[in-house]
Amino acid sequence: MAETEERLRRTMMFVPGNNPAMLKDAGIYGADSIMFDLEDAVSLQEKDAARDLVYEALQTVDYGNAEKVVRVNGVDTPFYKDDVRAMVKAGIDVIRLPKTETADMIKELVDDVASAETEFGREEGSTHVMAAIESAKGVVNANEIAAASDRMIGIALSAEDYTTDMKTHRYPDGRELEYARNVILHAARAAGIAAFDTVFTNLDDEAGLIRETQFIHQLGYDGKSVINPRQIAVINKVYAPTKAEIQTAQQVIAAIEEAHEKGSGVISLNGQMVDRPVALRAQRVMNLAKASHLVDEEGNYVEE
Ligand SMILES: CC(=O)SCCNC(=O)CCNC(=O)[C@H](O)C(C)(C)COP(=O)(O)OP(=O)(O)OC[C@H]1O[C@@H](n2cnc3c(N)ncnc32)[C@H](O)[C@@H]1OP(=O)(O)O
Ligand SMILES: O=C([O-])CC(=O)C(=O)O
Ligand SMILES: [Mg+2]
Repeated sequence: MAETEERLRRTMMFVPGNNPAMLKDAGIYGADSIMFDLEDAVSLQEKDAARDLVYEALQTVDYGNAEKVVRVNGVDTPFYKDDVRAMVKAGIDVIRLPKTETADMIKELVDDVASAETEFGREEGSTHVMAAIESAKGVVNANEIAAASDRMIGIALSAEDYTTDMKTHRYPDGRELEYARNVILHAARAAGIAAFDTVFTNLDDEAGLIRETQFIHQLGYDGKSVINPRQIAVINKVYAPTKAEIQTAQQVIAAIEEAHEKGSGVISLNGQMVDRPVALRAQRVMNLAKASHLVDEEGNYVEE
């Protein structure tokens, strides 16, 4: 996909599927993706009711341009098949499979999604999937999981379950997640799909959320899973380019266009070499600037 057409996924917000008020208002907070949860936010007694509620919300609530994702129950649960059928019937954009440990789990999901698309007359291939990696086995198999299907749009680290599996817990400096974060990011990039960092669960520690987001942004992650609307603006701010970055990106794009007109792929800008990777990075900065409403349609900087 061309860099300019890339969908931004800075924030993917969990919305408990059994909470009608949250389901109704989930679209108003500006999350790039809204993730209806049928898994761990919903107790066993409420699984069927939550599925019905989310189905109903998808028919009646306007979620605007947000991507609609559902976290179904895992493939080894009694709820999984009904979850997948109902969500495909409802026209969900993406199904997120929790606790993914092998590429075969994704292949099973994709087969079930394809059958449901046929059963409910939905366009073949219109339902995308993604994997949450929540265990050592999932991390070890991340490359195969990421490349398991052309329906895959991304893989996510799920650090609450992952640290439990690793017999540790989450620390403020996040060093226990170093290996998994790097493996998951590389697996995603090698497969050409998105990489999502895990939730930050201390809602009162805004400085901690900023630190963690700056770190995963620096690594190259597309965004984070979030649990609360308050976290959206904080994360978007970290992802928003500065005025200087936007101006440099505009100069880079103009310089590379000038180079192309002269039949060259490389040009000098203020003593710096500009070529294709530099131009692609500049295009991504402009993409983020537009999403952050920092430039208008013509690309002019909008003062806050
Ligand atoms: C390890 C895992 O699996 S994580 C994924 C599973 N967990 C979840 O899905 C939890 C999602 N988050 C939540 O349920 C809540 O944010 C909590 C329980 C953590 C905190 O709840 P609160 O203390 O009520 O949050 P807060 O006071 O900030 O809520 C402000 C408003 O945002 C709404 N809101 C809070 N979280 C969400 C959410 N995730 N989705 C939609 N709306 C939300 C509240 O309903 C409230 O709306 P109101 O002002 O109209 O009453
Ligand atoms: O996907 C996430 O970040 C939330 C989750 O299930 C976990 O951390 O285990
Ligand atoms: Mg989990």
